Amino acid sequence: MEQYPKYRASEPVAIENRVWPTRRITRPPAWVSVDLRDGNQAFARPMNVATKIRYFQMLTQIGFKEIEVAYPASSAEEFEFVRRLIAENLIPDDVRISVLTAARENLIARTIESLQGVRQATIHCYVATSDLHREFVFHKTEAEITEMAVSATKMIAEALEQNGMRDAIHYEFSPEEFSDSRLGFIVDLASAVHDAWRPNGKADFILNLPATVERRPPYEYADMVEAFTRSYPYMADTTLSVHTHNDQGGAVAAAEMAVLAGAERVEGTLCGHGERTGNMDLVMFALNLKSRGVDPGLDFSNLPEIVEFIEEVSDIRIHPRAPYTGELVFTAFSGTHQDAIRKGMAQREEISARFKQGWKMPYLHLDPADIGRNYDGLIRINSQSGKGGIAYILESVYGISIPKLMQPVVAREVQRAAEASGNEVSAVEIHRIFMEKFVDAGGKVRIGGFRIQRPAPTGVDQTGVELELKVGDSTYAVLGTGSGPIEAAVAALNRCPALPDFQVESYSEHALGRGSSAQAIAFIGLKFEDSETIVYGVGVNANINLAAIGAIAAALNRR
Ligand SMILES: CC(=O)SCCNC(=O)CCNC(=O)[C@H](O)C(C)(C)COP(=O)(O)OP(=O)(O)OC[C@H]1O[C@@H](n2cnc3c(N)ncnc32)[C@H](O)[C@@H]1OP(=O)(O)O
Ligand SMILES: CC(C)C(=O)C(=O)O
Repeated sequence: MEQYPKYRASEPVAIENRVWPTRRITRPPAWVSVDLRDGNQAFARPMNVATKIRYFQMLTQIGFKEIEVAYPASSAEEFEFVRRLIAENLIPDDVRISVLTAARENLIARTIESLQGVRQATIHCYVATSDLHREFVFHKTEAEITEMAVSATKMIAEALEQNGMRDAIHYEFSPEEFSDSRLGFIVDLASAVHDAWRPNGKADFILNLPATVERRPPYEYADMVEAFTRSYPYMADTTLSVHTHNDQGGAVAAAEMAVLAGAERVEGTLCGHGERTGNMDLVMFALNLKSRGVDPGLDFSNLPEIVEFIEEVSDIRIHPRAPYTGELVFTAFSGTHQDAIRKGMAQREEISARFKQGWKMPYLHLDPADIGRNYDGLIRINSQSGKGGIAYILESVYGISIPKLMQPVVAREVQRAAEASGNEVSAVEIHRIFMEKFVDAGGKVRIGGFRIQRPAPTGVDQTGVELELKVGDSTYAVLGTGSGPIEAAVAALNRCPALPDFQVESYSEHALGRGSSAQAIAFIGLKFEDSETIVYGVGVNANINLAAIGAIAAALNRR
């Protein structure tokens, strides 16, 4: 046998002066959820009727107006589901369900039977049109495939007519593997199907152009869609729809580009469930639009709940980095990202004013709050993290604002713990390290008593402080004066013969918590005569003076 290369690039579509790349999406396409059909057919354990009803209700709450609900002729359960939706009046007035069938008489009859009594619905019929399918699956010529599609369409139209259902039911046709089919053939076949259906308006006839398997890049798919719109003569009474799969990871891109190329309606599933690598992810497309200022008309403000439900019913965990739906998509572990997010979050209003938009943030293209996420997980700490991230955690979770110059010192202690464990360091652990290393620093200096003398022996505008302290096993009583209690305490400690001389390089304090249980936290940086290094200590106490003295003692112990 002749040797061929194993793979070949798809044949690009001949198109000149394409316009789709110059367009922008300024309003959402009509969204169609095929979760309950294409998504469901790809689950190892398809959903049962009760679960499908819950899923359907969730889809309507999100705002879907078109929902493909089943392949009713495939199983008793699928049939029953459609019957229950109709019989139990579960379909909101403004929602149109659709059902799928192959172009086979027995399947069509059963499909129509499933829709008895429905207020409005779409019957969706498909026939594969690629040379691959045509020659090796169906063993049919193009004319025979066209005949198959046309006769199925007529069969459906006639059966609906006979059952008095023609006005309630619209028609969707999909040339399966459109993106691997010969364009001229699809135009002719689609025209013939259109003529067989004889639509009474745009909403009555949907032509869906599937990339059943993603065999060509998204831009070639868009070229195909635009080229199709140029040669297909019935655009005026046809709703052009697309349905993309994700075999090369480009399903969302392909659908977006196809919308630029003329598609008005897109089919997909939440979280992209579906055959093989899945269908086009509706959450992704819709929220991409939102992030560009286009209201998608779908409500994902409780996305975590939606994801939890989908994980439960599909028994498939969402990848933590899946756009929008993943647990980690708003989390930064790395230092420079954390630093920028922290600074950005602190200057939200200034950024808004500068860029004239409500949300623009380093490393976060969408406000997590818009999809039901909070800011707690924005920054998480491991050995790749920096001082900014650690300061953010202590501030956002514990209300502790570490002074800027002290941040690298705190970060070094946390970094040591992260390197030792090789793991993420939780907020609780960061707080524990901070308290252990900077507040309860241990060591030989213990303040036993503190008394303020006012006025001080040295003058009325001075404060005196008497301190009792232990240094190792020895006890000292020292007196110092200064312009305030902290200066006086420093002077007193500098008189203690067991302690080295030091001076205060930096001092700050703030309240910790609110109301009657509020405490003060004091941060001090000490410089000792024998070193250039600043040693930091922190004190926490309901009394601000004791917090400051505690901070000095902690720094002395950390030396
Ligand atoms: C791209 C898509 O996702 S299309 C939707 C796919 N979804 C499903 O298939 C889920 C539901 N399907 C089913 O339950 C079953 O396949 C049924 C009930 C529809 C049919 O079952 P069976 O009669 O056992 O046939 P089977 O599943 O093996 O399908 C293969 C037959 O369908 C034919 N076929 C495939 N596509 C079509 C079509 N669009 N129109 C008509 N016939 C078709 C094949 O040529 C083959 O025919 P053959 O038996 O004459 O060789
Ligand atoms: C039935 C069609 C639309 C389909 O699911 C596909 O081609 O992927």
